[in-house]
Amino acid sequence: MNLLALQQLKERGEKIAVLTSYDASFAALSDKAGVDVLLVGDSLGMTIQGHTSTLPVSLRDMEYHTRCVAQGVQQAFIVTDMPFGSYQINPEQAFENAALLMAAGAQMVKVEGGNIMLDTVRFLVERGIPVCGHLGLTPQSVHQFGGYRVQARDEAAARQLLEDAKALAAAGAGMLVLEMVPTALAAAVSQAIKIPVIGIGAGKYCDGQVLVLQDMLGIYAGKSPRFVRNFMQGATSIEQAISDYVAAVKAQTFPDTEHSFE
Ligand SMILES: Nc1nc(=O)c2c([nH]1)NC[C@@H]1CN(c3ccc(C(=O)N[C@@H](CCC(=O)O)C(=O)O)cc3)CN21
Ligand SMILES: CC(C)C(=O)C(=O)O
Ligand SMILES: [Mg+2]
Repeated sequence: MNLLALQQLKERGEKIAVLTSYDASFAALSDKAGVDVLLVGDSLGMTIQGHTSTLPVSLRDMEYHTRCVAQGVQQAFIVTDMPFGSYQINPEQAFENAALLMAAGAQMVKVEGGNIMLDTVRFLVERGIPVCGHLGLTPQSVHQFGGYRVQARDEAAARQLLEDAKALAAAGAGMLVLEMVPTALAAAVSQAIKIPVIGIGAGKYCDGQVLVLQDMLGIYAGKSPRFVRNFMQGATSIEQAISDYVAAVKAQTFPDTEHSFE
Protein backbone atom coordinates (compact mmCIF):
# COMPACT_ATOMS: atom_id res chain seq x y z
CA MET A 1 0.00 0.00 0.00
CA ASN A 2 1.18 3.53 -0.71
CA LEU A 3 -0.16 7.07 -0.73
CA LEU A 4 -1.02 7.03 -4.44
CA ALA A 5 -2.95 3.75 -4.07
CA LEU A 6 -4.87 5.18 -1.10
CA GLN A 7 -5.90 8.23 -3.11
CA GLN A 8 -7.00 5.88 -5.92
CA LEU A 9 -9.16 3.95 -3.44
CA LYS A 10 -10.94 7.23 -2.67
CA GLU A 11 -11.39 8.00 -6.38
CA ARG A 12 -12.90 4.53 -6.92
CA GLY A 13 -15.17 4.89 -3.91
CA GLU A 14 -13.59 1.95 -2.05
CA LYS A 15 -13.50 2.62 1.68
CA ILE A 16 -10.15 2.58 3.49
CA ALA A 17 -9.78 0.43 6.64
CA VAL A 18 -7.39 1.79 9.27
CA LEU A 19 -6.50 0.38 12.70
CA THR A 20 -4.05 1.49 15.32
CA SER A 21 -1.08 -0.82 15.87
CA TYR A 22 1.70 -0.74 18.43
CA ASP A 23 3.61 -4.02 18.11
CA ALA A 24 4.86 -6.54 15.55
CA SER A 25 2.42 -9.37 16.41
CA PHE A 26 -0.78 -7.34 16.04
CA ALA A 27 0.70 -5.47 13.07
CA ALA A 28 1.30 -8.77 11.26
CA LEU A 29 -2.22 -9.97 12.11
CA SER A 30 -3.87 -6.74 10.92
CA ASP A 31 -1.73 -6.76 7.80
CA LYS A 32 -2.81 -10.33 7.02
CA ALA A 33 -6.47 -9.44 7.70
CA GLY A 34 -6.37 -6.75 5.01
CA VAL A 35 -6.10 -3.51 6.98
CA ASP A 36 -4.97 -0.84 4.50
CA VAL A 37 -3.27 1.56 6.92
CA LEU A 38 -1.73 0.94 10.34
CA LEU A 39 -1.64 3.98 12.59
CA VAL A 40 0.98 3.97 15.31
CA GLY A 41 -1.20 6.28 17.36
CA ASP A 42 -0.20 8.29 20.39
CA SER A 43 -3.32 6.62 21.85
CA LEU A 44 -0.67 4.13 22.97
CA GLY A 45 -0.28 6.48 25.94
CA MET A 46 -3.73 5.26 27.00
CA THR A 47 -3.86 1.68 25.64
CA ILE A 48 -0.25 0.58 26.31
CA GLN A 49 0.92 2.95 29.04
CA GLY A 50 -2.34 3.35 30.97
CA HIS A 51 -2.43 7.16 31.10
CA THR A 52 -5.74 9.05 30.88
CA SER A 53 -4.49 11.21 27.99
CA THR A 54 -1.98 11.12 25.13
CA LEU A 55 0.07 14.01 26.53
CA PRO A 56 2.82 12.01 28.37
CA VAL A 57 3.89 10.09 25.24
CA SER A 58 7.46 10.81 24.12
CA LEU A 59 9.12 10.81 20.72
CA ARG A 60 11.23 7.85 21.92
CA ASP A 61 8.03 5.92 22.68
CA MET A 62 6.72 6.63 19.17
CA GLU A 63 10.04 5.63 17.55
CA TYR A 64 10.09 2.38 19.53
CA HIS A 65 6.52 1.36 18.65
CA THR A 66 6.99 2.39 15.02
CA ARG A 67 10.04 0.11 14.81
CA CYS A 68 8.02 -2.74 16.37
CA VAL A 69 5.13 -2.28 13.92
CA ALA A 70 7.38 -1.93 10.87
CA GLN A 71 8.91 -5.35 11.64
CA GLY A 72 5.50 -7.02 11.35
CA VAL A 73 4.17 -5.42 8.17
CA GLN A 74 4.26 -6.55 4.53
CA GLN A 75 1.40 -4.66 2.82
CA ALA A 76 -0.10 -1.98 5.01
CA PHE A 77 0.90 1.70 4.90
CA ILE A 78 2.41 2.91 8.20
CA VAL A 79 1.43 6.30 9.66
CA THR A 80 2.89 7.49 12.98
CA ASP A 81 1.52 10.21 15.24
CA MET A 82 3.89 12.98 16.20
CA PRO A 83 3.55 13.15 19.99
CA PHE A 84 2.63 16.24 22.00
CA GLY A 85 5.48 18.75 22.15
CA SER A 86 7.49 17.27 19.28
CA TYR A 87 6.21 19.49 16.43
CA GLN A 88 4.36 22.55 17.74
CA ILE A 89 7.34 24.93 18.17
CA ASN A 90 8.23 25.44 14.52
CA PRO A 91 8.59 23.61 11.18
CA GLU A 92 12.29 22.91 11.84
CA GLN A 93 11.52 21.13 15.11
CA ALA A 94 8.78 19.16 13.37
CA PHE A 95 11.09 18.10 10.52
CA GLU A 96 13.86 16.98 12.82
CA ASN A 97 11.50 14.79 14.86
CA ALA A 98 9.48 13.55 11.86
CA ALA A 99 12.74 12.41 10.25
CA LEU A 100 13.42 10.20 13.29
CA LEU A 101 9.97 8.61 12.97
CA MET A 102 10.50 8.03 9.23
CA ALA A 103 13.87 6.41 9.98
CA ALA A 104 12.07 4.13 12.45
CA GLY A 105 9.76 2.91 9.66
CA ALA A 106 6.91 5.40 9.36
CA GLN A 107 5.81 6.22 5.81
CA MET A 108 3.80 9.28 6.87
CA VAL A 109 3.49 11.33 10.05
CA LYS A 110 0.30 12.78 11.55
CA VAL A 111 0.00 16.17 13.26
CA GLU A 112 -3.01 17.60 15.09
CA GLY A 113 -4.36 21.04 14.20
CA GLY A 114 -5.58 23.25 11.35
CA ASN A 115 -4.46 26.76 10.51
CA ILE A 116 -1.56 26.70 12.93
CA MET A 117 -0.02 23.63 11.20
CA LEU A 118 -0.05 24.90 7.60
CA ASP A 119 3.57 26.13 7.50
CA THR A 120 4.74 22.90 9.14
CA VAL A 121 2.80 20.71 6.69
CA ARG A 122 4.27 22.61 3.73
CA PHE A 123 7.78 22.44 5.22
CA LEU A 124 7.68 18.65 5.73
CA VAL A 125 5.96 17.78 2.46
CA GLU A 126 8.38 19.92 0.40
CA ARG A 127 11.21 17.97 2.02
CA GLY A 128 9.77 14.54 1.26
CA ILE A 129 7.82 13.63 4.37
CA PRO A 130 4.13 12.83 3.74
CA VAL A 131 1.84 14.40 6.34
CA CYS A 132 -1.61 13.41 7.58
CA GLY A 133 -3.73 16.12 9.22
CA HIS A 134 -6.06 15.60 12.20
CA LEU A 135 -9.05 17.87 12.89
CA GLY A 136 -12.11 17.86 15.14
CA LEU A 137 -11.40 16.28 18.53
CA THR A 138 -7.60 16.55 18.64
CA PRO A 139 -6.80 14.64 21.86
CA GLN A 140 -3.54 16.50 22.55
CA SER A 141 -5.79 19.54 23.21
CA VAL A 142 -8.09 17.69 25.64
CA HIS A 143 -7.44 20.16 28.44
CA GLN A 144 -8.28 23.06 26.11
CA PHE A 145 -11.56 21.34 25.13
CA GLY A 146 -12.45 20.37 28.71
CA GLY A 147 -12.91 16.69 27.88
CA TYR A 148 -13.23 14.24 24.99
CA ARG A 149 -16.32 15.80 23.44
CA VAL A 150 -17.86 16.22 20.01
CA GLN A 151 -16.38 19.19 18.09
CA ALA A 152 -17.65 21.67 15.48
CA ARG A 153 -21.30 21.41 16.48
CA ASP A 154 -22.20 25.04 15.72
CA GLU A 155 -22.17 26.53 12.27
CA ALA A 156 -19.20 28.86 12.76
CA ALA A 157 -16.98 26.04 14.04
CA ALA A 158 -18.15 23.75 11.22
CA ARG A 159 -17.29 26.39 8.62
CA GLN A 160 -13.86 26.87 10.24
CA LEU A 161 -13.18 23.13 10.20
CA LEU A 162 -14.09 22.89 6.50
CA GLU A 163 -11.72 25.79 5.75
CA ASP A 164 -8.95 24.16 7.80
CA ALA A 165 -9.41 20.89 5.88
CA LYS A 166 -9.17 22.65 2.51
CA ALA A 167 -6.11 24.60 3.67
CA LEU A 168 -4.35 21.44 4.93
CA ALA A 169 -4.99 19.73 1.59
CA ALA A 170 -3.73 22.80 -0.29
CA ALA A 171 -0.61 22.85 1.90
CA GLY A 172 0.16 19.30 0.74
CA ALA A 173 -1.34 17.03 3.39
CA GLY A 174 -1.87 13.57 1.86
CA MET A 175 -4.59 12.35 4.22
CA LEU A 176 -6.83 13.73 6.95
CA VAL A 177 -8.28 12.23 10.13
CA LEU A 178 -11.57 13.68 11.38
CA GLU A 179 -12.43 12.75 14.96
CA MET A 180 -15.77 13.18 16.74
CA VAL A 181 -17.52 15.61 14.42
CA PRO A 182 -21.11 15.57 13.12
CA THR A 183 -21.81 13.15 10.25
CA ALA A 184 -22.97 15.83 7.82
CA LEU A 185 -19.86 17.96 8.36
CA ALA A 186 -17.54 14.97 7.82
CA ALA A 187 -19.44 14.16 4.61
CA ALA A 188 -19.02 17.74 3.37
CA VAL A 189 -15.27 17.69 4.14
CA SER A 190 -14.82 14.35 2.35
CA GLN A 191 -16.54 15.77 -0.75
CA ALA A 192 -14.65 19.06 -0.66
CA ILE A 193 -11.10 17.68 -0.83
CA LYS A 194 -9.33 15.07 -3.00
CA ILE A 195 -7.21 13.48 -0.25
CA PRO A 196 -8.64 10.54 1.73
CA VAL A 197 -10.59 11.56 4.83
CA ILE A 198 -10.48 8.94 7.60
CA GLY A 199 -13.19 9.22 10.23
CA ILE A 200 -13.43 8.14 13.87
CA GLY A 201 -16.78 9.03 15.38
CA ALA A 202 -17.36 11.06 12.20
CA GLY A 203 -20.08 9.05 10.47
CA LYS A 204 -20.23 6.71 7.51
CA TYR A 205 -19.57 9.14 4.65
CA CYS A 206 -15.83 9.51 5.19
CA ASP A 207 -13.44 7.83 2.74
CA GLY A 208 -12.27 5.45 5.43
CA GLN A 209 -12.55 4.59 9.12
CA VAL A 210 -10.09 4.21 11.96
CA LEU A 211 -10.51 2.59 15.37
CA VAL A 212 -8.19 1.93 18.26
CA LEU A 213 -7.32 -1.80 18.20
CA GLN A 214 -7.96 -2.42 21.91
CA ASP A 215 -11.39 -0.74 21.63
CA MET A 216 -12.59 -2.88 18.70
CA LEU A 217 -11.31 -6.03 20.45
CA GLY A 218 -13.09 -5.05 23.67
CA ILE A 219 -9.90 -5.20 25.74
CA TYR A 220 -9.24 -1.52 26.53
CA ALA A 221 -8.86 -1.13 30.30
CA GLY A 222 -10.53 2.30 30.34
CA LYS A 223 -13.97 3.29 29.07
CA SER A 224 -14.11 3.00 25.28
CA PRO A 225 -15.77 5.88 23.40
CA ARG A 226 -19.36 5.55 22.17
CA PHE A 227 -18.35 5.40 18.50
CA VAL A 228 -16.64 2.00 19.01
CA ARG A 229 -18.04 -1.39 17.97
CA ASN A 230 -16.67 -4.51 19.65
CA PHE A 231 -15.81 -6.80 16.71
CA MET A 232 -14.94 -9.74 19.01
CA GLN A 233 -18.67 -10.17 19.51
CA GLY A 234 -19.56 -12.86 17.01
CA ALA A 235 -15.93 -13.61 16.11
CA THR A 236 -14.04 -16.75 17.11
CA SER A 237 -10.54 -15.29 16.77
CA ILE A 238 -8.79 -11.94 16.84
CA GLU A 239 -7.88 -12.36 13.18
CA GLN A 240 -11.55 -12.87 12.33
CA ALA A 241 -12.57 -9.81 14.36
CA ILE A 242 -10.08 -7.72 12.42
CA SER A 243 -11.16 -9.09 9.03
CA ASP A 244 -14.81 -8.52 10.04
CA TYR A 245 -13.87 -4.91 10.77
CA VAL A 246 -12.20 -4.53 7.36
CA ALA A 247 -15.26 -6.08 5.68
CA ALA A 248 -17.67 -3.82 7.62
CA VAL A 249 -15.73 -0.70 6.64
CA LYS A 250 -15.58 -1.76 2.97
CA ALA A 251 -19.31 -2.65 2.96
CA GLN A 252 -20.15 0.57 4.84
CA THR A 253 -22.00 -1.33 7.55
CA PHE A 254 -19.69 0.29 10.11
CA PRO A 255 -20.19 2.90 11.44
CA ASP A 256 -23.96 3.24 11.73
CA THR A 257 -25.91 5.96 13.52
CA GLU A 258 -25.27 4.60 17.03
CA HIS A 259 -21.51 5.17 16.46
CA SER A 260 -21.99 8.66 15.01
CA PHE A 261 -23.11 12.11 16.09
CA GLU A 262 -26.21 14.01 14.84
N1 LIG B 1 -8.74 3.65 23.75
C1 LIG B 1 -8.78 4.80 23.07
N2 LIG B 1 -9.71 4.96 22.12
C2 LIG B 1 -9.79 6.11 21.41
O1 LIG B 1 -10.66 6.21 20.51
C3 LIG B 1 -8.85 7.14 21.69
C4 LIG B 1 -7.87 6.91 22.68
N3 LIG B 1 -7.86 5.74 23.36
N4 LIG B 1 -6.92 7.83 22.95
C5 LIG B 1 -6.78 8.99 22.10
C6 LIG B 1 -8.10 9.45 21.66
C7 LIG B 1 -8.97 9.95 22.78
N5 LIG B 1 -10.28 9.61 22.30
C8 LIG B 1 -11.44 9.60 23.07
C9 LIG B 1 -11.39 9.32 24.41
C10 LIG B 1 -12.56 9.27 25.18
C11 LIG B 1 -13.77 9.54 24.59
C12 LIG B 1 -14.99 9.47 25.42
O2 LIG B 1 -14.96 9.09 26.56
N6 LIG B 1 -16.11 9.84 24.87
C13 LIG B 1 -17.39 9.73 25.54
C14 LIG B 1 -18.07 11.05 25.65
C15 LIG B 1 -17.34 11.90 26.61
C16 LIG B 1 -17.90 13.28 26.71
O3 LIG B 1 -18.98 13.55 26.15
O4 LIG B 1 -17.23 14.10 27.31
C17 LIG B 1 -18.27 8.79 24.73
O5 LIG B 1 -19.14 8.15 25.34
O6 LIG B 1 -18.07 8.68 23.51
C18 LIG B 1 -13.81 9.83 23.23
C19 LIG B 1 -12.64 9.85 22.47
C20 LIG B 1 -10.20 8.98 21.01
N7 LIG B 1 -8.90 8.37 21.05
C1 LIG C 1 -7.58 7.65 17.24
C2 LIG C 1 -6.53 7.93 16.21
C3 LIG C 1 -7.02 8.79 15.10
C4 LIG C 1 -5.29 8.51 16.84
O1 LIG C 1 -4.89 9.63 16.62
C5 LIG C 1 -4.58 7.66 17.79
O2 LIG C 1 -4.82 6.45 17.85
O3 LIG C 1 -3.72 8.20 18.51
MG1 LIG D 1 -3.41 10.25 18.03
